Amino acid sequence: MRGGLVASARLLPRPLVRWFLQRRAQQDINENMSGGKKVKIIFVLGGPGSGKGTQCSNIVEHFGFIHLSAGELLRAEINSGSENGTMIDTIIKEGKIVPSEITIKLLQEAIIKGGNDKYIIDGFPRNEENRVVFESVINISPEFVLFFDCSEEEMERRLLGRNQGRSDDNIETIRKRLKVFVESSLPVIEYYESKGMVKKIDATKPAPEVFEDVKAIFTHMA
Ligand SMILES: Nc1ncnc2c1ncn2[C@@H]1O[C@H](COP(=O)(O)OP(=O)(O)OP(=O)(O)O)[C@@H](O)[C@H]1O
Ligand SMILES: Nc1ccn([C@H]2C[C@H](O)[C@@H](COP(=O)(O)O)O2)c(=O)n1
Ligand SMILES: [Mg+2]
Repeated sequence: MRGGLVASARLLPRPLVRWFLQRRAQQDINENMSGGKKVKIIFVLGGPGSGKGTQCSNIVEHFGFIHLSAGELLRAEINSGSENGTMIDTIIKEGKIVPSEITIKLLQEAIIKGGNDKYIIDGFPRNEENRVVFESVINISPEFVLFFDCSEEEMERRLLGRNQGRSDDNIETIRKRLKVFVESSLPVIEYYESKGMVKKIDATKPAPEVFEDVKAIFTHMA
């Protein structure tokens, strides 16, 4: 059936094909409802090194969410040797943001594969383009946005000490990522703030204290 669709797609204009594929992915996600429950998404935002990944692991352990990190999906794509891998690798080393089409496709696939009704999406949306394209393609509004607020000085200190072999954890790329966060990601947080959807956490504190604040939010939500 899908082979037949691919063959007929060659005869159609590209925007129509893209629209059709997006609709089908949306349906796939909606059909992916677990036990008849609507798929719930929470965006986890904050600067590089603010502790998003650390706290997402705690949330998974205590509250049964699936953790999707946009950065990790992109790194896996590089390591898979895909045709986009070299381009993604170059963009990440420059501290820039990968085109939304690529990241959203990876998120879409992970949501469909996840088979759960609760996802925390870490490090996404990173800019206005990410936000707008996600809205139009996935068409699920986040329950809320968890924002880890941390000083630049502390984020830089943490990243320099992370020691996980990441190609972007060097002082030159870290400074570029911090700049991109202020210029491109903060406006997205402000957008959600204007809609009353942001839950801000003081992320400069030690990790166990940060998790106490996170726990309070998720306990009230359950
Ligand atoms: N509250 C905290 N206090 C001190 N160190 C922390 C805290 N939270 C996380 N760390 C450490 O800081 C480093 C960065 O944390 P983490 O990887 O969770 O950040 P991140 O926001 O996911 O960063 P990135 O956007 O680069 O992926 C890690 O080495 C982690 O162990
Ligand atoms: N929405 C996203 C998320 C991540 N990236 C790229 C650029 C980031 O610097 C890098 C690492 O992400 P992290 O692990 O720090 O969340 O991945 C992107 O382009 N778009
Ligand atoms: Mg991370």
